[in-house]
Amino acid sequence: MTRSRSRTRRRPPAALALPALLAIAFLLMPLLGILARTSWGELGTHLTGPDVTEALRLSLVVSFWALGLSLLLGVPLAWLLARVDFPGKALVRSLVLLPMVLPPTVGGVALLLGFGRRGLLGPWLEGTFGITLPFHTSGAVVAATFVAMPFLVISLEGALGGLRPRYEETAASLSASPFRVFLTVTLPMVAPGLAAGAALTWARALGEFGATITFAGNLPGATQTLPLQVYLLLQDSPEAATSVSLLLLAIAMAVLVALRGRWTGSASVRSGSVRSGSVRGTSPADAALEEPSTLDAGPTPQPAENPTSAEPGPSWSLHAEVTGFNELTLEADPGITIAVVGENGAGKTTLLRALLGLTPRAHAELRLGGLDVTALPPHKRGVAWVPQDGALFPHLTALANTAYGLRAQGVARGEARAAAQRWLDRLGVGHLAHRKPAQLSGGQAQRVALARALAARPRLLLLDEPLAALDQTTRARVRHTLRTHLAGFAGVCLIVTHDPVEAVSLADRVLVLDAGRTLQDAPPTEVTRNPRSPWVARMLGRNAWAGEASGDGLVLAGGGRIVAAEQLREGSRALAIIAPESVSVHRKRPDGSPRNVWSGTVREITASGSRLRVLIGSAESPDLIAEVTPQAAAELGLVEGSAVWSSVKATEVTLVPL
Ligand SMILES: Nc1ncnc2c1ncn2[C@@H]1O[C@H](COP(=O)(O)OP(=O)(O)OP(=O)(O)O)[C@@H](O)[C@H]1O
Repeated sequence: MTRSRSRTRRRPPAALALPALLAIAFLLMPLLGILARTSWGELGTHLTGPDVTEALRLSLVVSFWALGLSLLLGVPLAWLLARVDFPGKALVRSLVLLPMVLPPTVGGVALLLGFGRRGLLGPWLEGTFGITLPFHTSGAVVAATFVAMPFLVISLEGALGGLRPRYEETAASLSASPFRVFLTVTLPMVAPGLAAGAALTWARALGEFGATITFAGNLPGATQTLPLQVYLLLQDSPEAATSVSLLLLAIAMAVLVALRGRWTGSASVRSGSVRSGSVRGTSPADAALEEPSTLDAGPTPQPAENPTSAEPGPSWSLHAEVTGFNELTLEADPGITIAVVGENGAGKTTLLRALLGLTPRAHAELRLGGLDVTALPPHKRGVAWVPQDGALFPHLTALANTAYGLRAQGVARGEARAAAQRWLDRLGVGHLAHRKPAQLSGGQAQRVALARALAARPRLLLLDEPLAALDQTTRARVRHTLRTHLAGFAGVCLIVTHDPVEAVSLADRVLVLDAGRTLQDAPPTEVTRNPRSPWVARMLGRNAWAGEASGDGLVLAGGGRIVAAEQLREGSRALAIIAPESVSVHRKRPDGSPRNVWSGTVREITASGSRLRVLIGSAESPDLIAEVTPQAAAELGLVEGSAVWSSVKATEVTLVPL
């Protein structure tokens, strides 16, 4: 209410409103002309004459055939233009656009020269199939298709361009073949764009005149469609021409008004998302999932796994040699979870995409268990991917989403849905099985996405920041669920994360990437104790200062020095790691044993669980994080800007050679 009121209250600038109103008047005037000049009394007589009804029948036949042909040929063409890079693509796109800008009569001449009796293909068509297009209804269909199909291709290509490839890639990672992905994910998701394109195409075919009369002629009962009839009537009976024009106008308007929701591109998704009662298998998209599994070419079907079964299934180790942007070898036994961490741009996503076979930027020689999947396309690898936002298919219920992988592998519908329901139950979202993704919270959607990936029985599981979108409380809960379910997974799981808690608590190993290469690959305890880069140390909440070994410690890269109990070879590069809880904070310079004492200023105080983290800036050392109890902070009277002394015992400094 409030929004619509504020919308109506805002006055548009006159410089825009005036020409816009003029444009509306300009478009409206001819329509008003038809309405004003229609002889309403004779309308019935004009429209029921045999010539007019015959022309109307022909128009409908021709325009629907043209629409059908445009869908049959134009949908694949739009997909090709939107999804495949090939030489001469710009030229093909220009070719598609050409009939839109070509005068229709020129189009007709071109059709004659291409498909006419003396055209390039005409004699062959006549000789082989006995088809003569000119003066035949099929010629009118060809002419209408020629001028109308571009509308479908262009609007569908636009819709496909707006669809994030993540959904299609996820579907492929769930074993769906490219054709199945197209039918069950791409098409339903671009349905509004397709409907809009189809409406335009049909309307254009219905109104086609120039190319038809030039190519197919004006033969009553064969090629004389309504627009041609209007042209004839205009010379002999202008009133009848007006009535027929009104009829064409009414038909076109009716179609456009009926489809108006689709023009916004959101109608179907919107209606899908608010309908809570979208029941098992009743939505058209759900039905599309029940297509025969001949569409599939995924991994060999096995009986749908019962997630509660204690019987051991096959297990899959991982051996990957990655080249390209990433240069690394990765080995892991079944059941191992590896956290992949690294700075922005370190190559985490590229590594996952290489394992999926989805990027030309890196190539993975990939062996899962005893199976070399290197040469297999993404949908045959058995590598399931859960992207950051889950990428649940918005047109499918949680149940249909979860059953997607099994259906793609050819598992029977009932069996797939039963297994999907068990997975959803197991992840605590079974009661939401019939909801669409838009009706799920972030945490629920993440669980469904995980259920969907696990239900597809992958040999390798890739999770891209699975908890990033969740708030802290939900994150802790979902992390717990995730840990429980990963424990039962019989393959290797890679989790990309920026969250140290996630890395340490979920993973058996932490793989630290730097510029696409392995900087460290070790258990969390080892990485926490001896992080091999300042970035990892800081990510794990440690202070990390880089420097060069000299005497009893390190000469720091940014100036200053730190004393450590352990010694390294003089001149070697190393990191000095200091746990925040090992840093003491004082208001006066401390006496006694600590060898490392710096003066500084409190820059920031933040809460970290039940303790406080104090960031201390100093002219004598790099920034230092200290962890203190709230009670100690209160006793010291710490506030931002307080002048303090910080100290660290030499025995609390760990030196990690670089
Ligand atoms: N399609 C692409 N074409 C060219 N360079 C790319 C492409 N995608 C990524 N890159 C580059 O490759 C490098 C690795 O990118 P990647 O997305 O794998 O990093 P990341 O570790 O996942 O980063 P983030 O933490 O920001 O997600 C970056 O330098 C990035 O700019």
